[in-house]
Amino acid sequence: MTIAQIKIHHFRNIDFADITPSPEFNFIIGNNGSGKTSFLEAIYMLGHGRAFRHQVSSRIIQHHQSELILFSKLINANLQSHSIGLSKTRDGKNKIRIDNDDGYRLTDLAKLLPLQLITPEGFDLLTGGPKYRRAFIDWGCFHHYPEFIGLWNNLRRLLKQRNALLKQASSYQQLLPWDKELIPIAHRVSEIRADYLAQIKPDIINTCAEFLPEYQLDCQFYQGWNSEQNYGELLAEQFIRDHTVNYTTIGPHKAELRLKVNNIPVEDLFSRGQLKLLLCALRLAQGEFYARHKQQPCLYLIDDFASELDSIKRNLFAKRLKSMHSQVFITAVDRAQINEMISENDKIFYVKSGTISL
Ligand SMILES: Nc1ncnc2c1ncn2[C@@H]1O[C@H](COP(=O)(O)OP(=O)(O)OP(=O)(O)O)[C@@H](O)[C@H]1O
Repeated sequence: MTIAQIKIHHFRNIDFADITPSPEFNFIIGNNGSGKTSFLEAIYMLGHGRAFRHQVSSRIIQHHQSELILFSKLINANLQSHSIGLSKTRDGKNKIRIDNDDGYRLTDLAKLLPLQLITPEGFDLLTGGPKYRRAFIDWGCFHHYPEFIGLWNNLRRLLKQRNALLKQASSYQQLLPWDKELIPIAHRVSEIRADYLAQIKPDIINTCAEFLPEYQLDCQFYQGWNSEQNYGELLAEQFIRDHTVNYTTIGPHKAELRLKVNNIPVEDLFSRGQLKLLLCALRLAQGEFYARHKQQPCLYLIDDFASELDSIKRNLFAKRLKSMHSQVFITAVDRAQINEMISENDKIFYVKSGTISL
């Protein structure tokens, strides 16, 4: 899927923009605070219903405006087009339109606009808590296994109810009706995650070997409880502890993807530049896997690309993105940082005080 047109109204310092991007690389150049990241955030928001740096919608809506509006025309690999629109008001209400119809949900947008994001905040994938790596796995599960989102929503609902019940329960028996529903869903969610990771693992290992040839990455999936033990029996065994903390301490919501080299977690071993390379390699592997299975690439949003990467690695990354035929949006403060990556069909946009022009 590529963005053929995007219109942005009242998004941070962008009052209005109407952009026709290149289906290949788009470079967004401007000084600090000019609005480059805001432009990427607007695209991200169209695919996720939220910005990647800001959770509070009132902070994304332009000062003195009551709502932000985003609109985009998308074209897929079969040249079918879709129009998508999203508006957000200060009280956090989203309105989604797809092909001029209301009543869609954020997951419908996410399916239409698969995005990979590489930003300075994206280091959380490697240095933050397990939830960031679960989000990485679940991105793939969401796009490749249609049943996953329904299972995940049920799992979340059940865990919420179970945790609320844990506070009052005096014996494990009271939790049994919930666990009867929870256990098969937990197993299926874990099976899907394990299957996705088993399939994508060769891509991850090979891409990492190309970006960091001196290291051999090991990536292990932990499903959230000991796989040699019965989940139902473990839930029963954990009752006293879970009751004390009012929280279900084992399950798919505790899953983790452990990334190590020579048994050392990558965040303890790698330099910042190496972490960025690994981040790029993981996102690239995931995007390439998606493109291969869906016969169309996903979009890449890359903020502050030049920082921490040397020009050899920048070019390697750009070459892989180009061979995937992805539409890419890259920000930079200086044209010199991206000069060597520019090809014939690429576009360069300049951003000045929220105004975006060619
Ligand atoms: N709600 C808002 N309304 C208007 N302007 C805003 C709002 N929120 C933030 N801004 C301003 O938007 C500007 C653009 O920020 P943005 O993060 O997009 O800049 P940038 O070009 O990516 O900068 P850098 O290169 O420093 O990362 C900032 O100057 C900020 O003060």
